[in-house]
Amino acid sequence: MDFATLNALDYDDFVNIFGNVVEKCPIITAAVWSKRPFAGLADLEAAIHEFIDALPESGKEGILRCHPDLAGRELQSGTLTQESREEQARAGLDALNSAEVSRMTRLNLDYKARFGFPFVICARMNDKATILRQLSERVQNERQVERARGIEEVKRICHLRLQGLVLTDVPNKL
Ligand SMILES: NC(=O)N[C@H]1NC(=O)NC1=O
Repeated sequence: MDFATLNALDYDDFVNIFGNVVEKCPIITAAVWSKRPFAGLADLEAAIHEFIDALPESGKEGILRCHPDLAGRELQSGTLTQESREEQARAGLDALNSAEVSRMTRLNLDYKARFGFPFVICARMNDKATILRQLSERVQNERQVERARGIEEVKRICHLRLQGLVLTDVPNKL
């Protein structure tokens, strides 16, 4: 999609197409619509970052809490968003054996019990081995370090989702 088209979208279409660049947080997309026109992808991304960075710490934790667990219940029940399903599959998380699922479930639970938000990592930049390693290492961090780390990963996920929507000719949701 070229940026002239993107900048001409009304907010319904804009949110319809870009509403899940941050998982289950269409409010972010709806807010940055007011910042049009965007000069390009980096400019749109910067507007999203500015919104996220201006949130109080509770808001950042809220964004993390909108993310499904990796290899969790929603993957098993087929209720993930399309984006998340594709990302988790890309990292091989839909093909774990039962021992790996148990390990991931245990680590996810420990992480959530410690921080009160789920472990978030850009699945497309990792595989099951690096995800399991990161999960067991990051659970030892301080809460504010981990909150910031989770938000960095949200931005990575968002970057790849935006690229997928803007830089390809895949038919969009219009
Ligand atoms: N928990 C978590 O990291 N979830 C996500 N990561 C990713 O790449 N897609 C997601 O939904």
